[in-house]
Amino acid sequence: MKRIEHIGIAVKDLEAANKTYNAVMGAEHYKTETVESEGVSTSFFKVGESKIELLAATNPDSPIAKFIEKRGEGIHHMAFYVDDIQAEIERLKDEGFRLLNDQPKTGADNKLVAFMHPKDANGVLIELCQDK
Ligand SMILES: CC[C@H](C(=O)O)C(=O)SCCNC(=O)CCNC(=O)[C@H](O)C(C)(C)COP(=O)(O)OP(=O)(O)OC[C@H]1O[C@@H](n2cnc3c(N)ncnc32)[C@H](O)[C@@H]1OP(=O)(O)O
Ligand SMILES: [Co+2]
Repeated sequence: MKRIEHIGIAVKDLEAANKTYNAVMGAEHYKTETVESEGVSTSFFKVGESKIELLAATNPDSPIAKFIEKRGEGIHHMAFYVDDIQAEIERLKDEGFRLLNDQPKTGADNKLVAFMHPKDANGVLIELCQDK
């Protein structure tokens, strides 16, 4: 794991949360992007070499909708930048962790992503990210 790529925050209303985080960060988000395959609309704020990723559900079956229904708004995942996502997937599987996808899939912000089950990491959903 090279660095924290982003912290994902689940929100009910992306526009309202953008206003909140514009004020919190003292800077505007630099992009919004919908990733329909993940059922999310996202917006990104730069903070040093990392980012804040706000995520809202685009449909009731979205993982974000389920998360908010069960746990309310809040920190949803920690994303780490890796140089070789496939090698990291294999390394983590060899360590006995459950990967939620065996191959990288398309993420936001021009990334390939993969996720590890939160129950295997003390209740934290871990995301791996690599530039496309
Ligand atoms: C566009 C990509 C973007 C990017 O950065 O590029 C993203 O970050 S997309 C983010 C949204 N996509 C995902 O989260 C994909 C991976 N997530 C999943 O596959 C599911 O959400 C999963 C498996 C984590 C949970 O799904 P499940 O259907 O099992 O839901 P449950 O509510 O039954 O959860 C089981 C168990 O896990 C706890 N849980 C669920 N989500 C989280 C979480 N984010 N952090 C910590 N814990 C989580 C949930 O509370 C249940 O535990 P329990 O003790 O039974 O309550
Ligand atoms: Co993410």
